[in-house]
Amino acid sequence: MQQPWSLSSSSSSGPHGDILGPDLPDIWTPIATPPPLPPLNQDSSTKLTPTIIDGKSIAEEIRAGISEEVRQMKDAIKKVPGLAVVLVGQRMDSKNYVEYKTKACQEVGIESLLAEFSEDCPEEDIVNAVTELNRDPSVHGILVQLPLPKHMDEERILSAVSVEKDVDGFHPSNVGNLAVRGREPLFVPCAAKACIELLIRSGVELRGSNVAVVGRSKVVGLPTSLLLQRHHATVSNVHAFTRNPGDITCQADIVISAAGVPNLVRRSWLKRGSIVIDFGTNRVEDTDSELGYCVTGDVCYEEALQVVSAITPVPGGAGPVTIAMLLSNTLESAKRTYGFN
Ligand SMILES: Nc1nc(=O)c2c([nH]1)NC[C@@H]1CN(c3ccc(C(=O)N[C@@H](CCC(=O)O)C(=O)O)cc3)C=[N+]21
Repeated sequence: MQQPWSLSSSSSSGPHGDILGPDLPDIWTPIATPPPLPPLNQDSSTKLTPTIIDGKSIAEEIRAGISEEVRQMKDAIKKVPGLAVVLVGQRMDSKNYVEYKTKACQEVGIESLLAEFSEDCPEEDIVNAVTELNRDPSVHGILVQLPLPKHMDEERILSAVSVEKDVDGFHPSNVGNLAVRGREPLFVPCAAKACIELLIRSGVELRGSNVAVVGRSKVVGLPTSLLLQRHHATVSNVHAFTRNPGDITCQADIVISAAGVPNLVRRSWLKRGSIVIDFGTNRVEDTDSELGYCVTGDVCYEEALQVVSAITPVPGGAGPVTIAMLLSNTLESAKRTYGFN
């Protein structure tokens, strides 16, 4: 007889039956032009002057440190760190991000290598290329630019990257070790590291603070939630299925947004005096701009400025620091390989 608690084995899901829950995509409902808000009734004596967290110059500082370490390594052992980027398909945004990454490598003296594949190439070719890069001693970091074309098995390709070269920190073993206190992942995802770096450099106390993370992606939301917990923050993670996410975010001391939806985070979602880190990099049509688009975050920036105590702008906030962390992971990997300290 079927026990009420026994797992159904008839479902199409794997060996765990339904226990892992269905894999549903996070689809947020975007608001193109947010309706205007009534003016805030705060008198000028209580008016906040928010700090604009300058990610661009923080990233420059971090790169300067990395540059120096790369030079020392080169002088001492005649080796430099190497990063391989795997790019599949022709997405313009991906091509741009990869370009930022290779340019940043060049700036600090990290060797970079680009492996490009067409959208319709066999998945096998990518797995084989990754396997070769795993064996290449001049490569210390391998990054598979996401998203991959829909028809490809992302998990298979990401799992092919050697744990020792997984500078994105997306390998199951690195994600798993990040999730459990006391375990040490070889690499922590760049965005999560960038988030902590931005907050600590801004003098924010994480221990015991209430943080709301908007989004649960592998690249930003999930690893950032995990890393914040390791810093003893109380983390609430809201996502596309959360009812009234604003009711949760408006209680947070710190809001981290990584939903990929312009204007998602409104003034009403934010507590007065809160701190906002915006990982959104959304391209929105802008006929006034030469490119025909402009880049905006997930947060209604002008609205947020009326209530927050500190915020990262987009561009020039979390993005450049995330890229600096990729360089840092690549350097750490090379140092580990050569036992160089
Ligand atoms: N395997 C993998 N690893 C990643 O780290 C990864 C990825 N796939 N896929 C896509 C996302 C996105 N991402 C960005 C990093 C920096 C900026 C950045 O520096 N943006 C600039 C300018 C933005 C612009 O003008 O386009 C800024 O915010 O100032 C943007 C986006 C990394 N990602």
